[in-house]
Amino acid sequence: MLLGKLRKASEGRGRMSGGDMAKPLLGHRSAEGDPTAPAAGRTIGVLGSGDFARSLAIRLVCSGFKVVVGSRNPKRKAGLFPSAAEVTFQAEAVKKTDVIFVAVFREHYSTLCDLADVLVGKILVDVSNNTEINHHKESNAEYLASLFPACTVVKGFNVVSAWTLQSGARDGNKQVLICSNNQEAKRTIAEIAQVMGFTPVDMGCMSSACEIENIPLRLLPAWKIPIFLSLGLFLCFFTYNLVRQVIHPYIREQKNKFYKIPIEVVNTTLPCVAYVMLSLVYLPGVLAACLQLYYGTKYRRFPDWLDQWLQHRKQIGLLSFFCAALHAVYSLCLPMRRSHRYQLIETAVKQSTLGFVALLISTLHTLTYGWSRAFDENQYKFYLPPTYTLTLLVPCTVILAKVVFSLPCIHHRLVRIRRGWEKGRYVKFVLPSATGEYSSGETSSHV
Ligand SMILES: Cc1cc2nc3c(=O)[nH]c(=O)nc-3n(C[C@H](O)[C@H](O)[C@H](O)COP(=O)(O)OP(=O)(O)OC[C@H]3O[C@@H](n4cnc5c(N)ncnc54)[C@H](O)[C@@H]3O)c2cc1C
Ligand SMILES: NC(=O)C1=CN([C@@H]2O[C@H](COP(=O)(O)OP(=O)(O)OC[C@H]3O[C@@H](n4cnc5c(N)ncnc54)[C@H](OP(=O)(O)O)[C@@H]3O)[C@@H](O)[C@H]2O)C=CC1
Ligand code: HEM
Ligand SMILES: [Cu+2]
Ligand SMILES: [Fe+3]
Repeated sequence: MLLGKLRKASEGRGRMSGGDMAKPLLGHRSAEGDPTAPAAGRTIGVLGSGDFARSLAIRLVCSGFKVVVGSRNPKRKAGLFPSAAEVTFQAEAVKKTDVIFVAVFREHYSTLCDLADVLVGKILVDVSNNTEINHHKESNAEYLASLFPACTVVKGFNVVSAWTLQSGARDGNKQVLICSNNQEAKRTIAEIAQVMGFTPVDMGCMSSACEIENIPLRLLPAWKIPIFLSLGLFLCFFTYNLVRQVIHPYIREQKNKFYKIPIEVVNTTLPCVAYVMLSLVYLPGVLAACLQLYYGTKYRRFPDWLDQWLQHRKQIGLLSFFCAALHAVYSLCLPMRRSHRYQLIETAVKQSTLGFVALLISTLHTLTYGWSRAFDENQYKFYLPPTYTLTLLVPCTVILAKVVFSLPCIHHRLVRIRRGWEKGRYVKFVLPSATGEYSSGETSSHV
């Protein structure tokens, strides 16, 4: 109940102006005296006086905690912190509390060793990040625990930027990933995170600290593969178009068509990338359906590469639309030479709300655009077919497969499989063996 009040009060802080952040929301109750006192009102220590320490102190004060900051140079740093926070020497600070956030870089942990005696039995919260993934053989939190074996180390708050701490969890990610070998300490820090307006996520024991420290270093993890895929496709199609549209006329007809590169070559490359990427959104679904029909079950895990592909379809789809949009802008800027294509494309833009419909219409657009050129032998430079004929391969395969799967006999079987029906009379749960491979399911149960 009180937690709810605290949370309402801390929500209320959204209305507080920056300056009010210095005053705590709630009257202090000495946490030490009253064991039932809520997490807030408790004294929290912060070692370090940098960006993170400062934002953390502000957020703690504004959530009703008492804050004592330990700095090597308290006099100089005191002015940076809210008046409600006490800024003193490190040794003084750690004596006043049993929960201490270590807001210094890993390379400076060793300078805290002089505090080992006063830190005995305390909870140290390791908030540190690295500059590269798996930069050290052990995580910063495990390193801190090795320096202070008489303390309990909890990993947490490192995925929260100093800015989110200060501006409040509402616009940044609210999750605070926490791990520790000590359940009690983990619960304490989780409660503090909650009172601060964050959502604690228990990531288990200290062995997950490495993973937690790598998270902030992973740039948009779900976009890496799709971006590399689109860049790779762009490079291939650009080279192919360059050979056909610029190098061929230069060698065979001594004509200089280099002017075509920035517009025409790019504008025949972008749609090809868009078109093939769009078909790659639906190809994994087709492969998945083939596997499900072949095995006659949906309980068999897909191979990892297919599972990964299925999970990146959204990003592939959005990148495809991005390339198509660029192509459309390019094309609309080009003097519209072939008006009939313009009408068709206009309808394309109107209707392509759904990804698959866009694929159908783009196929129509590409076929209409290129039909006349496909059989014109001048279009074959160095015997290379016109680019768009290459782009038609994957989309037409996907569309053809989708047509086959929509045949009643196959569609009916696929729907039953996806509703859990099994070809064999028993459900074969393929479980990972100790080495992580999926052996053919020994364990099976009759349904
Ligand atoms: C602009 C754009 C935006 C898009 N945004 C999204 C989006 O926000 N979210 C999204 O999901 N897709 C998005 N997509 C991709 C696409 O629209 C969907 O993925 C769509 O569901 C694909 O349908 P499908 O028929 O190919 O395959 P599905 O019918 O989705 O899948 C085929 C079969 O595989 C199974 N399956 C699917 N994934 C897995 C898996 N990981 N493990 C095991 N089985 C699996 C399904 O249950 C089904 O049986 C977007 C596409 C575009 C072009
Ligand atoms: N900035 C951010 O957004 C985030 C930071 N973090 C982590 O928080 C920690 C602190 O980061 P941040 O506040 O940005 O860094 P700062 O450099 O701003 O602050 C680090 C603090 O460490 C102390 N310090 C600096 N040099 C030494 C030294 N040679 N010996 C001992 N103490 C030293 C100083 O405090 P004093 O002089 O008072 O002793 C200094 O204020 C890092 O581990 C970082 O990975 C995690 C998530 C986000
Ligand atoms: C407003 C939307 C669009 C407009 C105005 C448009 C216009 C054009 C034009 C003018 C061309 C001829 C380019 C040239 O020869 O220089 C073209 C080609 C092409 N377009 Fe589009 N287009 C649009 C959308 C799309 C979309 C959504 C796709 C696919 C996702 C697509 C795929 C293609 C393909 C594959 C080619 C053939 C490129 C080649 O190999 O020459 N277009 N389009
Ligand atoms: Cu290092
Ligand atoms: Fe979506």
